[in-house]
Amino acid sequence: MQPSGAEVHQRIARISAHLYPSNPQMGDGSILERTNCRAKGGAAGFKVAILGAAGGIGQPLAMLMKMNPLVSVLHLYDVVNAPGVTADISHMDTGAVVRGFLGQSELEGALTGMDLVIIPAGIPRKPGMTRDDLFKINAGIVRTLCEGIAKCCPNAIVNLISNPVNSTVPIAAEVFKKAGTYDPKKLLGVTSLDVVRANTFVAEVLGLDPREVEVPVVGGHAGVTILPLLSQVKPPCSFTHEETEYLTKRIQDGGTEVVEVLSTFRICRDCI
Ligand SMILES: NC(=O)c1ccc[n+]([C@@H]2O[C@H](COP(=O)([O-])OP(=O)(O)OC[C@H]3O[C@@H](n4cnc5c(N)ncnc54)[C@H](O)[C@@H]3O)[C@@H](O)[C@H]2O)c1
Ligand SMILES: O=C(O)C[C@H](O)C(=O)O
Repeated sequence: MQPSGAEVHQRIARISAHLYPSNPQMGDGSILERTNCRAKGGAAGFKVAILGAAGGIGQPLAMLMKMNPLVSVLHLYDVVNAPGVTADISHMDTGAVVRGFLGQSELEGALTGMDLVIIPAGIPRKPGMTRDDLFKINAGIVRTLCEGIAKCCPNAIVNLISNPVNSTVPIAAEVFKKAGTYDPKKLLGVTSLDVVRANTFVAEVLGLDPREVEVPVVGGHAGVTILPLLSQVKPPCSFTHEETEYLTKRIQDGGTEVVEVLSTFRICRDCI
């Protein structure tokens, strides 16, 4: 049986909705209810928003989330380029339904109903900067985004990537305390990069596969606040004084190592 005109219209609206986030058909009580937004396998999954989705971290993160079978809905929010990134990511043949949201006026739409909000929004360092140099700008961005979370998805888990993580997490905590929505178990700063680096660099020194090495790292995510516990490495091992010095410094300065090279690459690319 041929679908009716109304059904066809409904299908087209649904397929293209991610490209037009302000489309009134995406509002509450419309054709595109949240309950329709399921992984195509049918099971309801996590509803995830990425704030800052068009950036250097946001784009690959959006791809990884779209590949994750536990994610059923993926909202991509940014103040620039959100529609383009959304169109690109939405072409992936995985289950999650992808929608884009552009600019402050669409923040509430991006956040409503989310289970997990991941925040890489804000400026990154340039060579010579510390993460603390980002504070002035990123603190304001994180505060505004967290006010939106407290209002629109107060029970969501919040993963903060924006630097300086040592400071953006306490800012988020204060916003949530003020709103009466603070749950310390649901607010996390992303510092796993320090563990990844520690595993890699220690494996290099030991001549092992990094997948076989586990280095606990405690503290914060900036310079000397990053504390690799080299006495607790698995498999058990020992290091010379020189190796300990080298590894501690390399792990603590891992971000700076990348920022220097990335920036050189960006300058070279811009010159071409
Ligand atoms: N915690 C970590 O392990 C870790 C790792 C890498 C980067 N970072 C941090 O993540 C942040 C982003 O890095 P990047 O390389 O993706 O930078 P980027 O400049 O490539 O991307 C940042 C994105 O944030 C967007 N943005 C700016 N203001 C916004 C706002 N008010 N609302 C929503 N989006 C906004 C920008 O438009 C841009 O698309 C930086 O602060 C960086 O230091 C943290
Ligand atoms: O170092 C940075 O500025 C980015 C990030 O925190 C990192 O560790 O790579």
